[in-house]
Amino acid sequence: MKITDLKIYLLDVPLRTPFITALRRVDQLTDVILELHTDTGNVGYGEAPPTKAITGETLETICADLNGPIRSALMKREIEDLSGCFRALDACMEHHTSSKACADIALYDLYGQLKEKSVAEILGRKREMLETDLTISVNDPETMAEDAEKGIRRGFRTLKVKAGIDPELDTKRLAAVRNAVGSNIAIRIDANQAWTPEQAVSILEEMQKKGINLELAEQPVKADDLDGMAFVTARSPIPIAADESCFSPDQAEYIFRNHCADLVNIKLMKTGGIHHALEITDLAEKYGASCMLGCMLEAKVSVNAAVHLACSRTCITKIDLDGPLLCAEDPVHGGSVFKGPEIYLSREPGSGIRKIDGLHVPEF
Ligand SMILES: C[C@H](N)C(=O)N[C@@H](CCC(=O)O)C(=O)O
Ligand SMILES: [Mg+2]
Repeated sequence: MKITDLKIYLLDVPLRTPFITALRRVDQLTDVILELHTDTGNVGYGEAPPTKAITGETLETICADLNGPIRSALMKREIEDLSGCFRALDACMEHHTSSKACADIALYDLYGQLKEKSVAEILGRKREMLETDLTISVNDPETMAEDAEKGIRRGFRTLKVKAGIDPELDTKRLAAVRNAVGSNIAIRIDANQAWTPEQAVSILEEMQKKGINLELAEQPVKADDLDGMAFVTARSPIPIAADESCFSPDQAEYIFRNHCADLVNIKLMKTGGIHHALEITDLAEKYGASCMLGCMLEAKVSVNAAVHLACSRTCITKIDLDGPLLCAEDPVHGGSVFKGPEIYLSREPGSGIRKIDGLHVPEF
């Protein structure tokens, strides 16, 4: 099975509510979709969201990467030689992790089709069902409490609550959410880099004193402030997860070795795909750490790839794969099935994605 063409499209999906974090606001999801075509007629699907605030990438850069260096690296390559494909992909440019993830996901899809096994089976499937959290955007405390109640009515038992815009309001926000959902719901907080290290410790202590009872706090301080992360981790009353601070296996190893965080949030869009995400899970196993598997604001193609990975590694104990659940529609046919907080893994060969409605060709 040989790669004969790369076709690049955009996918627009309306959101249930605007997605608001300390880093950005998004009113509609628009992602890049890659179709990898082969001489056997098989097609592999990939997806990449433009998360400029985190990876530096835009729709334009992702399309240019796929049309330029990634096309040159992958054209005419044999899918049987999957590691050769990854070497070519890694060597074709520095950084640009979402573009590379998009290609990596499509390559795994094709490799599974070639071997007539699901991606999870190829990776060593350990389970077939996951339970994800649901993200609550930053807003005023009343709106966040209402959104949290709606999430609980949809069956979610874990909420990931965004914080960090006007940090002085954060304790009120989290108290309102806790009050609305009661004590049986797990609450994670994600400040998306908004706090200083001292502020993070004092906010988290205050929240715990008020009985908000958080499960963990994600990325309290700036991504490149690993000393600050270590400062917070050493003093925080709850576990700290590194998200924007952890893209590569090298960064993960530094974080584990120096205890800059208690766990890392792996996202395919930061690692450059499944093949590097696996290196981080190997390191987590070496250091006896656990991982969260997260996503950006993504539709079901790339989140489905993350589901295959999460079902294959037991060190992944926390699931934040709610991208498709934040969307008002699902234009992606096949792949994992999302039912409330439960995600059921596809057993079809490859990733299981069959068709995507509403794709359009980029005009740039
Ligand atoms: C969507 C997911 N639950 C999430 O919150 N992901 C990111 C933010 C991604 C984005 O801005 O697209 C996170 O910080 O964990
Ligand atoms: Mg995060």
